[in-house]
Amino acid sequence: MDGSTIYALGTPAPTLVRPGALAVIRLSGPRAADALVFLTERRAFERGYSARDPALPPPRHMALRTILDPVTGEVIDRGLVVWFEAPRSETGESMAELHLHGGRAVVNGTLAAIQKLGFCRLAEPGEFTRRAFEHNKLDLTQAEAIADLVAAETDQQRRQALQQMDGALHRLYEEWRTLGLRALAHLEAAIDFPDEDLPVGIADEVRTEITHLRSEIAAHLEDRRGERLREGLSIAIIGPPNAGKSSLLNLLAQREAAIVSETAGTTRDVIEVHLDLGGWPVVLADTAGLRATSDVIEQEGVRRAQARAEAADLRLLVLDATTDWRAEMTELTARGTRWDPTHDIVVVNKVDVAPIDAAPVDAVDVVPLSARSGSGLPELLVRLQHSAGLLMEQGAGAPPLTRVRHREALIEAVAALDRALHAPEVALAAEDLRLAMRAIGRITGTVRIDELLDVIFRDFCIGK
Ligand SMILES: Nc1nc2c(ncn2[C@@H]2O[C@H](COP(=O)(O)OP(=O)(O)OP(=O)(O)O)[C@@H](O)[C@H]2O)c(=O)[nH]1
Ligand SMILES: [K+]
Ligand SMILES: [Mg+2]
Repeated sequence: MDGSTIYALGTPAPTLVRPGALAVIRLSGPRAADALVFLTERRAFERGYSARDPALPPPRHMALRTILDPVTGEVIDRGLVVWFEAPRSETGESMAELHLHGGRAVVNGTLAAIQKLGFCRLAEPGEFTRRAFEHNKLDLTQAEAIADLVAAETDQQRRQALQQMDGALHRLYEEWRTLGLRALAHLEAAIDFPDEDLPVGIADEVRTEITHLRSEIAAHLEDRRGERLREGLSIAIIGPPNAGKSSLLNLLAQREAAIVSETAGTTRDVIEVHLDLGGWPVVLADTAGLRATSDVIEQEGVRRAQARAEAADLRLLVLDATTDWRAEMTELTARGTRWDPTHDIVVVNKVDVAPIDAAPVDAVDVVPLSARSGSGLPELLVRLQHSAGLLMEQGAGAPPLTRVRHREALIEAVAALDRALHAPEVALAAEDLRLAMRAIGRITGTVRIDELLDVIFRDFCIGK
């Protein structure tokens, strides 16, 4: 990190067709206060200092100011400004904010005025958050949570991001590191003072500590809810050709996302739509009808359908009420290796032309539906939300794992702990335990790896 003063527009860039009502420009760095004075006090820039007392508003208080071109003195806008004195700011540095009118000329004029000061540069993506990390305002899991909060599309995603931003994962991972470091200290004592009168059975005690830590991490790895919530619950619509799978996808998406036709074998590719299902983010996939066929392209479609059905978190089996759907259902649910009656759902479609008796079949509930008229849709949505809840709802317990990056580090940690538990010598066990702690430290950033930081912060938008 250099000692420069950075600036960026924090709100979306206004365009001709979409100007904003307001725009916020932020500055962070040692000269943020100078910049604010020079942009708001006439002739201060040419003098090189402020003549007014106080030229700066009191820290953390909004003040109405005229925004000026520091060189020509031309008025650019009138807006609210705030100054944050280091270290009491988001980045931990001196910061200034300009709350402007949101038109293009105002925003571009102000950005150009800041550039004219000659001591500020445009921020890189994520640079504000990175500076906050460098000044220990947050750890990496919290920085990632900010990106998640900005990207959150549903209420449940927002809640999870907020919990992580509050440090729920940070605390959990730091607690594990503390446990591991304590065990390591015990091991190192055994190495350094092998013949001193250490309590007998210390090896067993350390073994118990490591085993406990390992099982906590393993349980955390088992829990997929956090990742599902970040990425969206994957639901696959599957079933025989012409059952109305694409019609159902379109009904749920409320648009003609997939082609519907009376020709069996219409859908070949997997077609995805993103939905908000009562707060749960969902990726709903329409797939090719499952049947034996000699058409090679359709065969590929069926292969993709089966792969998606296998990989999905939840399956929605759509059957055609005008056919022998009971036999079809028994066959498909028995054949499907991943059919799980606790959350997978059977829909019997086209009940507008062939009403059915909705009693459970072989103890499996079926949902009667007409994708054409929409009857049965409210019941299906209730079932879907219930299933999504079962798969994603978070208990009151530990916060869930949310990212592949964390998962990979924790898998590495568990492998190292396993090696430590089976190490033939105390010194080797200590080395593996150290590796496990480094892997966990990488998640929070306690163990710094600069290339990793570059990758994490690059994904942010400019101005964050
Ligand atoms: N009467 C009636 N017809 C329906 C209903 N839903 C779909 N259809 C008709 O059934 C035919 C097949 O619908 P699709 O949605 O293309 O069925 P699909 O399961 O996606 O078919 P494939 O992609 O070929 O496997 C079309 O002619 C639809 O208009 C319904 O609820 N009632
Ligand atoms: K069809
Ligand atoms: Mg289709």
